[in-house]
Amino acid sequence: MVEAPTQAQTLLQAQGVSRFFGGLKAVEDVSLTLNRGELHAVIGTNGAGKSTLINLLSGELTLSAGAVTLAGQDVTHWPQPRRARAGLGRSYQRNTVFLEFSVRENCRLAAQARWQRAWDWWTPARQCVRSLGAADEAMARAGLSEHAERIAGTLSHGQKRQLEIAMCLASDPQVLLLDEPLAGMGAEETERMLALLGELKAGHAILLVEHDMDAVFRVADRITVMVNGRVIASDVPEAIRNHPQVRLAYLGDGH
Ligand SMILES: Nc1ncnc2c1ncn2[C@@H]1O[C@H](COP(=O)(O)OP(=O)(O)OP(=O)(O)O)[C@@H](O)[C@H]1O
Repeated sequence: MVEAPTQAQTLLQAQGVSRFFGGLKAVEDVSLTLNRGELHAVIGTNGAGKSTLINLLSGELTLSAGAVTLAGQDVTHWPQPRRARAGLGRSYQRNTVFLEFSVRENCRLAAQARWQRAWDWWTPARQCVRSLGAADEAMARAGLSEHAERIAGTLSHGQKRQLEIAMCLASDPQVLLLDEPLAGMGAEETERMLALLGELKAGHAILLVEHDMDAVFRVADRITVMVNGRVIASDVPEAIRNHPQVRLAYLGDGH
């Protein structure tokens, strides 16, 4: 399923992306486009291939077939760090925060991955002004400035997920691949995260993998539905809500 080109600025494009684990087709022939200013959600039942798809786009897994372009450049064979430096940021399902470090230190470490020069290993990290600036800006964007000096382990679950987004932002990405950022959140934390995603959308292309359907239908501009590794539908939320195959395979009656 190849999408028609749009006027919007396309930042990431997957074409016929597949990943096989032995005989298991975890992701098969998936094509999707991420445009700046849009939030594109990917939904599907457990094991549908959503996390594998994110790993293929981020470069953590190699493709069995297909191609990925980032801002028009073919990055299919680029490893994850190179894609990250080119503007592709991601968050993980599992918590990747260093719990014994402060919020600012976590963000600075994330920023360093992009801003500190690899050969400049003798420069103390504290002196890396650019990393510190990027860390402070990321904390501000994620609404965490007032918690900058707090030890990450003392944050609430929702704040830790916010910190993960801040760490992602610290590397100054154009594209954000977010794997279940709402998992385990209460109602208030969910609202805060949805507001943050709404703000981030303006300057980024966002891919959101999420099980919270109410949240997805509220924030997504486009929804792609996966079943058994394949895309069965990709459209605007209203069309997905009324799509017979999606209702049958995933949403169930009465949604
Ligand atoms: N490294 C791997 N080796 C073998 N099989 C894998 C590997 N990673 C994922 N799979 C399989 O690929 C399929 C898709 O898994 P994936 O984690 O991408 O699904 P998902 O849609 O993200 O599920 P969930 O919503 O539960 O996170 C599953 O059957 C899974 O068991």
